[in-house]
Amino acid sequence: MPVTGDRLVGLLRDGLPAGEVIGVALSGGGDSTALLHLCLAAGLRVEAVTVDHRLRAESAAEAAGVAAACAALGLRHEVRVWEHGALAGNVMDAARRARMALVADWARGRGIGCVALGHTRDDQAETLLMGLARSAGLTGLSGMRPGFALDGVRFLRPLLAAGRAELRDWLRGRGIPWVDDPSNEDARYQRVRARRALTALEPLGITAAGLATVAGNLARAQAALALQVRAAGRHLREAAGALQLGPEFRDEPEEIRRQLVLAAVGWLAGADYPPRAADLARFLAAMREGRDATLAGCRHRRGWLLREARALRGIEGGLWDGRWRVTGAGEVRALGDAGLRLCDWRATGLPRAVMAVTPGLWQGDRLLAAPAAGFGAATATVARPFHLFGLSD
Ligand SMILES: Nc1ncnc2c1ncn2[C@@H]1O[C@H](COP(=O)(O)OP(=O)(O)OP(=O)(O)O)[C@@H](O)[C@H]1O
Repeated sequence: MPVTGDRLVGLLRDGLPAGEVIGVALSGGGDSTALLHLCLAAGLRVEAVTVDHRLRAESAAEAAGVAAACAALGLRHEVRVWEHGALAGNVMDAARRARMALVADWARGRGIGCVALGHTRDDQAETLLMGLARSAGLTGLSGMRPGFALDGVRFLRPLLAAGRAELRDWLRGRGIPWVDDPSNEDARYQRVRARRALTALEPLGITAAGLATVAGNLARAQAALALQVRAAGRHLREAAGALQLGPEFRDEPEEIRRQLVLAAVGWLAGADYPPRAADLARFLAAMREGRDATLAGCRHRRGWLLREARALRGIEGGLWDGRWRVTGAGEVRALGDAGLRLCDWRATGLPRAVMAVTPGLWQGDRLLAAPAAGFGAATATVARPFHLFGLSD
């Protein structure tokens, strides 16, 4: 069904909370310019932010142009600059992460709880194609979520049911200009190639709208599966920051075991990216056969999933290894073999390997406390228990 102007405005009314100021992430491109003007047409109160990525010579002038357009509308607008040195690796991914952090920081500073992004069903279709290209599983093929939280800010995508062309038609009909980012035509980027492939798929009846529907179907299937994964989480018993696999674990369907282990690895190691599918498959096979194996800073050993000793980090953001809240005097380091020799860890009934990667409080070579072993005056708890971690979506 074509999306008419009224329906577009309706998407905004349905998709964004009324009665609070909405932050609009405004690149100045067609999608987010339409987002801004549709918000205004829907009677929402908005402020806007533009991130200048400093990746192209013209970016500062373009951001200034967006600022001028907002000023002409009487809207409060800010430009946030991504300060970076020389970049290597996946620049687009780094830019996206930096952008989201800058936008979230802006929103918090302005007391704005909800920020709208201009993703459309075309973005959704391209995301699905890109997932196919990396042979993704259900989660990777479920498309972008309509909303998510980051750094205490709620991000919403109210235009996921709208087409890019329809948004541009709506803008043209009102004489509202926008600026196309030249990198949207740069075939070095996979997203641009995915967009072009969509045109090639049309004779087969595969359209952006159809693919967005498929992504929605898969997202519903994944949401149902997530409930099963969460329920199966009871087969993993948390103790001393590790997880013991109950005997029922091996009877769970393969996909449920796979998603549970993925969640367990995320909880143990807190990595930004999930492990590669082939590495995860190898790890799962080892678990099934009862063999020791490692994956992304984690380890399987005799029916336990635990942190790999050599992957342990120091204190970050107040937490040891990114997840332990430790109180007490002394330097926090893993117990390791040396620490185990200095306390009575056997009384815990837990395996030696599990206890070795729990925190100890040290003064030089002197062990002051080993909280997980009940030795000394200190406490250590994992900040977020496993049953609350990553199993809900
Ligand atoms: N430089 C930026 N500053 C602020 N928000 C941005 C910026 N770039 C992207 N966004 C936000 O993220 C959304 C998706 O980004 P993406 O790069 O996929 O944009 P796009 O599809 O080119 O959209 P647009 O046509 O609005 O640029 C945009 O619609 C916008 O809300």
